[in-house]
Amino acid sequence: MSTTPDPPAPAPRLRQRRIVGVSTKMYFSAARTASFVNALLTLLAAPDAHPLLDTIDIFIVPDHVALTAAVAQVVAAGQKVLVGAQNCHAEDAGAFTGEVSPAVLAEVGCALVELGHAERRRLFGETDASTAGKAAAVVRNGMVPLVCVGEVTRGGGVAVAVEEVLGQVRSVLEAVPEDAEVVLAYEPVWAIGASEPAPVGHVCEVVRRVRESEEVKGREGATRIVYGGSAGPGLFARLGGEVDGLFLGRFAHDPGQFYKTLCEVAEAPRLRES
Ligand SMILES: O=C[C@H](O)COP(=O)(O)O
Repeated sequence: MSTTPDPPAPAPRLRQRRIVGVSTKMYFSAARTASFVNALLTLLAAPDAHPLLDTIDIFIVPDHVALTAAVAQVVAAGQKVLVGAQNCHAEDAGAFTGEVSPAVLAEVGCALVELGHAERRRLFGETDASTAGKAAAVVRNGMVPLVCVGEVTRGGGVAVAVEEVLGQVRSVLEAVPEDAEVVLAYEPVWAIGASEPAPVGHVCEVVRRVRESEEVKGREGATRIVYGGSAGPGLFARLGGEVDGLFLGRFAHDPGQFYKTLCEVAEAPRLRES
């Protein structure tokens, strides 16, 4: 009879580090962005700041003009807050008047670039293909693409939403290296700029199916999925740990509300993957 002990069961893998951020879209003046960043950094540095905030990634996405000042504020404060851009061009340099180079964004300390937001798709004609090209450029320049995906129409149900979202996800993931880190922001278009977020059950089921999809599951690179669309304080706990964080807009444009949401995400119980 063999005395060889059974190999120990693999330790349950902790879910990825949570990530929470806010976009100011085009709502803020430069002065308001500076004041917002200053207030946030003050809250994060306070002696009574939530001790678990170190366990999450925090980012802010100001407009392009305010971005370098925001980076300077973060660096001066010595805080680990990531600064992102709201868009970029797919080429690093050239005759593209009015566009923003991903190489320059990286040069000035930008850490991630938001791509394919519903407003860019609807108002500026961006497509899955153009978003994919930009994602490749962002990765090539050492930054993380924060790719917005989401179904346009409400009422189609989970299966329809997943199909639409996976098409958007697939084109981006095919354009970046297998080991590239990517953050997907699931933002149902109909829930953006609304009075309340999409129903929790819908969000959880769509995110769960996207996470379990062939496109995402087998990837070598970290692929975090956050929720955005009228998100604010009180939402994350209701999502039951199904998402890796939140991408906020209007309901976090007050630094106190953003900080409150950060604390909620940091202290929510950690689920483990089976
Ligand atoms: O960029 C953020 C999302 O589009 C959500 O914006 P919102 O919370 O103002 O709807």
